[in-house]
Amino acid sequence: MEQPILNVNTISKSYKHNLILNNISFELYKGEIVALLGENGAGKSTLISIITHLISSDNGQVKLFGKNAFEKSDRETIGVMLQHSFSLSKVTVKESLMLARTYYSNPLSYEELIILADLKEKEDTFITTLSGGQNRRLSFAITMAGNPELIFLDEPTAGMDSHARYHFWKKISYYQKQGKTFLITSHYLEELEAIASRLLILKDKNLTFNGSIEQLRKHAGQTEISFNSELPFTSFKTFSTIVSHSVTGTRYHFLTNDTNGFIKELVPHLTDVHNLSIKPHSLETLFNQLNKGDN
Ligand SMILES: Nc1ncnc2c1ncn2[C@@H]1O[C@H](COP(=O)(O)OP(=O)(O)OP(=O)(O)O)[C@@H](O)[C@H]1O
Repeated sequence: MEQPILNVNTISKSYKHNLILNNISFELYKGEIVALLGENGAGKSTLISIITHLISSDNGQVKLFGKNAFEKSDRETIGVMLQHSFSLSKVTVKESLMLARTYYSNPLSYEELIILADLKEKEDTFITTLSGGQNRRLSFAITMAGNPELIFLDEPTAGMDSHARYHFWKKISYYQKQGKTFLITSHYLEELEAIASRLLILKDKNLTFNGSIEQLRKHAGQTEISFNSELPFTSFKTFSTIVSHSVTGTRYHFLTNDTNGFIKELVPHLTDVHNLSIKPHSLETLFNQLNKGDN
């Protein structure tokens, strides 16, 4: 059986007796893109910092590439992009990428990195004058400078416009096809829904979900059915197939695990139902539902 490239085993962490992470365990396999989700303050950045040996945990072990000890050479095989971009004054985009390359024995070429950052026209610009989104793109290129195998990205697309985000995810997909592995936190859940093969959800200090989006859908309700109707909610509330519901004006939204069963129950009312929409439950809605604890 394939060996994981990362084992996180019963990691716990407190800050000043305040427990942040409780017995977190999971594995990553080569070529996966895994999304790490959780509300603000859930402990995502703390977990990434522990895995990448930037801070220590109180309990548990992290095994990278099958080894318990974190060795100097592991700096070559992992890439870490933290939330806060760095800013050295009087250093240009080109100089920062060239500098990053010098830390590694087998770096990506400068040409690949400047294309990755999409900053060719800005290569002689001081990095302190870059916009927030441009700075994130530069940080990503610096993260990839050493041609790492396993990459941790903490809110990588924060501040990027939609065009930059689109190209960013295309690049992630390109590197995944080369066998690279990613653990990514983001608040743009819809984007991760399209690209992540697996989700990890941190809630109330614990890892409450570790599985595919399809498994999450089964866990939390599969389909979202919405329509407009002048009928009162009492006309629908007895449906046995409803998992949860909400109403905005005259538009009803229902979640169900049994789409066919719901439609059968809706048939007697169809003449009073308009603009019917049936779609898979989005990750965003599932995630909010799970975080509210009403799944
Ligand atoms: N050095 C520290 N000292 C004390 N508390 C800390 C420290 N670092 C983080 N925390 C606290 O630990 C908790 C988890 O923080 P963390 O940054 O890991 O969350 P997060 O899930 O990454 O949040 P966000 O989505 O907002 O980035 C927060 O309550 C934070 O205030």
